This record gives sequence, C-alpha cells and structure tokens, in this order.
Amino acid sequence: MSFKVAAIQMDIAYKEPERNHRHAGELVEKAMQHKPNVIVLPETWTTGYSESVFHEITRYAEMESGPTMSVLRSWAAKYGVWFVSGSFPEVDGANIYNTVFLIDPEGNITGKYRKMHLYSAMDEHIAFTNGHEMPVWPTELGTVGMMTCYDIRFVELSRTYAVRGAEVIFVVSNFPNPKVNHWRTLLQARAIENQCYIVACNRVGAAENSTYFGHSLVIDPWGEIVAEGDDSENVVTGIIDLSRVADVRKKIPMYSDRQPQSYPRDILLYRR
Ligand SMILES: NC(=O)CCC(=O)C(=O)O
Repeated sequence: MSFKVAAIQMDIAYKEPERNHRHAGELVEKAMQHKPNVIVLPETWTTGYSESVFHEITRYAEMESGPTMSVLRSWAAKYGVWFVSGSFPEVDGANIYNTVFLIDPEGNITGKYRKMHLYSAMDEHIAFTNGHEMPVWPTELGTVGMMTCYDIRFVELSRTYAVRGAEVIFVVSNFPNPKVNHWRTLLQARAIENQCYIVACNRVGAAENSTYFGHSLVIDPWGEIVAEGDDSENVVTGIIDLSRVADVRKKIPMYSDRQPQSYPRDILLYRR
C-alpha cells in the first residue's frame, strides 16, 4: 500500500489568524495539484510561535469546534484528503494545549495529539498545559502517530508510538534557524531507530526574534531522505510505501531483539 503526502511549508503571518486561514486555503489548493492523499500543515500556523504569542495565548485559543477546525474539516471534505492539521492553541475547560488533529477525507476528527514536551527555553510552558497521551491510530494510511516540534528530541515519545505499532509518524514544527542539522539528524535518527516513516512539516519565514528554515522532510524507515524542501514557501511531496516498513523490520529485527526486561524502569522517572 502506498500513498502521497504533501507538507505545506507555509510562511505564517504573525498573530493574524484570519489572514493565515486565507493563505493556508490558497496553499491547500496548490497542494491539491499534486493529488496527495494527506496534507500536513506546520505548528502554530494560525499565529506563529513566540514568547509574545505565548504571553497573550488566551486571545488566540480556540475550541475544537472553533473557526480553525471548521476550515480544516471543510477542506478535508471538499478535497477528499486526510489532514494532519498542524497545531493551534486548543482551549478545553481551564487548559490550553498546543494541539494537532488528524482529520479524515470526510472531514471527521479521527484523533488529536496535545504537545507533550513544551519548549521552556521560549516560555511555551507558560502558555500551554502539557499533553500526556501518546495515541496511535490505525487508518488506511497505516498506523500513525504525531509529534510536535521539540518532541523530536525525546526518544521516549517516538519509541512509544513505534512499540504501539506506528508505521508513519507525522511531525508539525516551527523549528528555527540555525538548527537545521539538529532537525535533519534527529528526524533521521527517529526514522532509523524506530524503522518507520517520518513526515515532518516545518514553516518558513519569520516571527518576532526567529527565522525558520523550512526543509520539510519525508524520511523512509531506512533513514533515506525521500523528499526535502528548501527554505522557500512551498509544497513538499513524497510517496510513502508501507511495505518498506515491513521489509526493513524483517531485515534488522530490532523489535524482537529489544530487551525491555533489562531496561531500568527508574530511568523513565529520573529527572536531573
Ligand atoms: N517549536 C518548538 O518546539 C521549538 C523547538 C526548538 O526550537 C528546538 O530546538 O527543539
């Protein structure tokens, strides 16, 4: 089974959700020229990502039933494609999360992932509550999991997804300059160590004190780069061939060679 992904490495108008909705709509139309099965948007694509956004996050937070999900669900149904929604500030009761949704081609919500690791170096933890669930979803795209930007530095999350059966991990990001070597190296490592596809969408452009390099990536379970963007606003496409996952896992049987009974439990709870 194979399918096409399209990562929209969008330039985000800083703190202008309505303008970003309009612009993303144009880019989705452009992405559809490639006839993808799934479209991926970047992290915090309604506002941009900065300390200043975080300090006034309640202005931008929306419910799951709010305008951003309405447009995303309408695009999914209109074009008949899956969406990895990119993230936006999702309010639920007293909490606000940095949330990404998986939307099916009828516009239904299949699942959501609330960013677990918040980037305290930029005060992200002041705005958002940490997510604590690590779901995977069996879909016609294979079994999928999701990560958001800083999450790629934490092997525990991708490994949990892999052990739960993930064949494809989608990543939505606002990963800034000058860290393109971290981005590519970490993502290739996550693909190789978990023997799964990684589809990672990063924004381009600037917000407050940061600039963003794009370089959205599709990486196969052998760690080979199937597609990579440059630093311009663009749609990056690649083919996912799920039989590659089974082939690589058969060639090097890491999952059956794991020794979980020997891995110390306390390492999971250890904090420095
Ligand atoms: N949006 C983010 O999570 C930023 C993460 C980041 O910059 C990093 O170096 O990691």
